[in-house]
Amino acid sequence: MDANIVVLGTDSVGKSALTVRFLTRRFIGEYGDIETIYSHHFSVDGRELTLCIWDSPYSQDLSTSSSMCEKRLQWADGFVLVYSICDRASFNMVTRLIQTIKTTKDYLGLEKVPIAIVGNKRDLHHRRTVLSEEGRMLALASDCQFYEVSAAENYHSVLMVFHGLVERVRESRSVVKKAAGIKGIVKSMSAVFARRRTDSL
Ligand SMILES: Nc1nc2c(ncn2[C@@H]2O[C@H](COP(=O)(O)OP(=O)(O)OP(=O)(O)O)[C@@H](O)[C@H]2O)c(=O)[nH]1
Repeated sequence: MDANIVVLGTDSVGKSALTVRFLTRRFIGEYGDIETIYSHHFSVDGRELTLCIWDSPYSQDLSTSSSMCEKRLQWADGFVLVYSICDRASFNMVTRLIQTIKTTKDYLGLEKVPIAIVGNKRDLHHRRTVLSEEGRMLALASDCQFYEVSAAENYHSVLMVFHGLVERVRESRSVVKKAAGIKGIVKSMSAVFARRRTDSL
């Protein structure tokens, strides 16, 4: 299975730290401002996967320009929306990004896209300004997954984010396939009945 994942959030919330931690298991501390699409092969439960992860530095346009969002939506099978638990504005931006993604998706007539909301920098809990409950409530209200992680201190929590999202992508693909299958059956049955009706005339 192949899946494309877009990582978004305001500046310095740890988008690159999360991505690099998942890809290399390492936290290197400082990351450049380069827009990158990484490709990563791995296996989960005996299944081979290729993930392409689009990590882009924060841009003001993201929450306002629909063309920025359209480009990513057309490419993405899933989103990781990151905020820092120490930065209220970054959490507010995640709320706005969910709205922009949903509106743009409806406008383009695309299927529902899985989203993981990630509160990063859990190791800095003494500087916390966003409660876990707020993240959890936002996820519940917007039908997203929710995680609190520390890219700096915990590889496993980061792994769970990407594995969880891949699982949701897989599920949403099988729902689309099933719906297409049912549509196909209904179509062929209608064709048979229509033929019978014309035969009997
Ligand atoms: N304490 C702590 N610091 C972190 C964590 N994750 C990232 N950082 C630090 O936060 C800073 C920003 O991390 P980046 O990964 O560059 O953030 P970004 O969201 O990619 O930032 P932009 O590229 O500017 O959009 C760096 O100094 C990281 O070392 C974390 O879990 N805990």
